[in-house]
Amino acid sequence: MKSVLLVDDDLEFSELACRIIEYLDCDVYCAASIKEAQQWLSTQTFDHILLDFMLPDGSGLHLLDYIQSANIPSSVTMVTGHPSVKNAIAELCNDNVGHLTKPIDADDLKKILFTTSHKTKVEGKRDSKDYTRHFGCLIGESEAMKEMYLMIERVARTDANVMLLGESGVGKEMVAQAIHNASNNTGDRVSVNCGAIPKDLIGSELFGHEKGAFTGANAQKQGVFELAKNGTLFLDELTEMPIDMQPNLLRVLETQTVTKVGGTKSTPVNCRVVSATNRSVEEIAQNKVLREDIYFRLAVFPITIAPLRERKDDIPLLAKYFLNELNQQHDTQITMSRPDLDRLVQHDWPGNIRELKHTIHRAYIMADLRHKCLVFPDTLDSPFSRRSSATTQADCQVVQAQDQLINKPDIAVGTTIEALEKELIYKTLDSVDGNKTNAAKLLGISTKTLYNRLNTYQHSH
Ligand SMILES: Nc1ncnc2c1ncn2[C@@H]1O[C@H](COP(=O)(O)OP(=O)(O)OP(=O)(O)O)[C@@H](O)[C@H]1O
Repeated sequence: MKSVLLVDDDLEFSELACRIIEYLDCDVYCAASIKEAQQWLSTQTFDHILLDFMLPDGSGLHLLDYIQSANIPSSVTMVTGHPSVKNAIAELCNDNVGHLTKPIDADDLKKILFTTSHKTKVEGKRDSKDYTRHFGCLIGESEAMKEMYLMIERVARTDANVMLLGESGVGKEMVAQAIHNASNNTGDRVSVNCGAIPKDLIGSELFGHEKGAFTGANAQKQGVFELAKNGTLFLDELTEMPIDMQPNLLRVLETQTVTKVGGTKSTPVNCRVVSATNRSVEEIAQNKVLREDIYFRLAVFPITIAPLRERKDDIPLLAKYFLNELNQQHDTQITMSRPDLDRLVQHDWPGNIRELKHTIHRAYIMADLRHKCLVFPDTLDSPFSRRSSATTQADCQVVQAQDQLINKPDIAVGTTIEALEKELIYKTLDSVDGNKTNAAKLLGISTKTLYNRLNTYQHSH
């Protein structure tokens, strides 16, 4: 006899579902919250778990994450009654997790519980492909990611505004999606790129407009705050919104209402704002790119996402994940060699996960079809590698020195490599006030080599 755990706080639905499940000759156990479900799961195994999306103590996705992380070998089906989350759930559910929409009938349940289809099978924490999608979208098991998952889980339960800080390509938009997935919000996630809103359309974009409010306003339009009602508004590139446009945003945040351009009726705002920026908090404060009052309203809960070079443990996992996605899309079985994987781990990835994803894609396009393996270019460096690894001020200075030298228009044809090298060494030394240890580090040579070179130059005088 199959055993089923039904996790749902809707008593009426649970009662009906239990009757059908029993009629189908299965044992059924009920839990009305994540906590109760975890108690059952700690003492018993189930063939199947039917999981409601919205539970009183969090999203069903939390429990899904727990089931996968704890390696619980049950089939899982997400159940939702809310039409607005139906599509989102369908998207989140993959080969390993099934989904059902309420109202359900005996045939639906029979199909779900007795089908041999792999659609509803969760193969433990890590499926055969070796990764777990946290909150339905995030890949990564490094300490930095685990800490962030905890923050996402905690903040998702509240309605606090979140500010995501991190370099380009670290996954800020993905984390915004994860917060939305993990919350109990029933509305949509709406994104807006703050750096790309034309100045004369800022009001219309944020608050919406009434028909005829201005030339070209041929129909009524909802603003992003209204579109994100009961959901999440993702303000990408927040600090790129010109300072003179920011009072518009402040007005909504202060009054918690919006009035359409050309309208008179104000509508209450009811959404969580998740904002993102590539700039550091220090830079935001120093360069005054964001009004302080907006910062404090939006950065109630700031989350800094670590660059990929600081969580190298995630590189193999992400690389395999991106390769798997491509293999699945194109029905291929391309693999990656161990040395290539090691090279990926050693690289610094200044463009972070986006750059890694594109590198895998490129290597997939170039794949050797006879040996079924990825083909990577000789160097993984992008034009941005050198610059972005220059993190300290001294690094920047030496890059400038090197740039000046490299772009120097008056390098005479026939200038020797030795002469150029000498000039580069002296310029680098100048840029770090003669500190030989720093200069050697920046030049990528040992201090001993630097002393040797300087000695040679002195003796050649
Ligand atoms: N943890 C992750 N797991 C899987 N894919 C990820 C993860 N983080 C990022 N990605 C992928 O990497 C790419 C870049 O992510 P995203 O657009 O979220 O970065 P971002 O920080 O918002 O970048 P930008 O600041 O340039 O807008 C996307 O294709 C995204 O799907």
